[in-house]
Amino acid sequence: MTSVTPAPGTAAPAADLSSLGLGFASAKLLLTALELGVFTTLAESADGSAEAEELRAALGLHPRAAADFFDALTALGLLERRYGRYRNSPAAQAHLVRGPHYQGGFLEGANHVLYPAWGRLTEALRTGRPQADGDFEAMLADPQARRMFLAMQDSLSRPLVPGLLDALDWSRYRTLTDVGGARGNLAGHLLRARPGLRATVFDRPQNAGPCAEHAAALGVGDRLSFTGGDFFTDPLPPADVLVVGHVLADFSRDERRTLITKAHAAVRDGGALLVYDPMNGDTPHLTSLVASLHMLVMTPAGAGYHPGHCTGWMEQAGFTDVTRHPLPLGNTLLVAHKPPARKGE
Ligand SMILES: C[S@@+](CC[C@H](N)C(=O)[O-])C[C@H]1O[C@@H](n2cnc3c(N)ncnc32)[C@H](O)[C@@H]1O
Repeated sequence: MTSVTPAPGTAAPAADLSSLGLGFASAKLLLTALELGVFTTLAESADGSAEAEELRAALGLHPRAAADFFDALTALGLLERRYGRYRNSPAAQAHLVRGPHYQGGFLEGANHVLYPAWGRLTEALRTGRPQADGDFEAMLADPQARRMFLAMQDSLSRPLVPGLLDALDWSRYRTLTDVGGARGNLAGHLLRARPGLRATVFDRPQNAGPCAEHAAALGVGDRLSFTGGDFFTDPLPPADVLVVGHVLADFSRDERRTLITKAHAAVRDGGALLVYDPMNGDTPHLTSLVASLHMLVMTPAGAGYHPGHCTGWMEQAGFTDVTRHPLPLGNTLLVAHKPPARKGE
């Protein structure tokens, strides 16, 4: 059995326990600042700075605690205050101002969806039931909520692209299907790096429009198509390479095995299946375990899984030569190969 006891000397000293327990306050300060657009408002103000009263008025805040809020953001290193004027810290200016380099998409979604659900973690642990407000279908039907969801997925998949490019000899392949590929962010970035490749994104039909728009914005609209459907009931579009990323952890063990078996049918002989998720290996890894608990509070049966178990499901489906590759943000990539057809088959 895997030990989850921290190594000697790594447990939090008693004095740090209060900070650990109140960590939600720091998180909520950042999430609320993003929701209110604090960093974008400051970036757009004259010379990139504002007095407390100007900033308060621009954000439409009540006077009672606005200055405390701005000073708390300063104490967190997100703002700087000089001569009574606030400006973004270099990190906030680089990553938290809305625009091409914005990294707040996932956090805005987390504020909206994960934060309330984590507030009911005790209930989730007692009952095993998800705690999200609303369900996935309702979210897909609401254009604003869907946009937020897609932006969250983009910010989680974009950092993984270099790892996927390195893990496979892409020059051997011409076609790709990204199963549950959302609006095609990962597929689009792979196509940009591999001009000889064409891709199909398979996802719920509601994501067709956003995918076409995103593919055009990435400059790959002529090589990226979209097929709408349900990956449990519809056949998957065949391709040399199938990607199933940030999907299997949303579902039960049996559903994961079903999808891997369906992927095997769709991968062409000699092709490959790429699966990535924040998997839980033998060493407890907080990022992966938190992602697994996101699945607890958000989905009926999802959870993190061990890369060794997934390797077994792939081999049972008929894949061989499964290799394991660490990816950023606590993710693991498994690359599995479908043997070439033997002569006469
Ligand atoms: C967590 S997102 C992962 C998106 C993308 N693969 C990535 O790595 O960013 C899961 C995706 O699976 C899609 N999905 C969920 N259930 C589905 C189903 N039954 N059939 C097709 N797509 C589905 C969702 O719409 C969503 O885009």
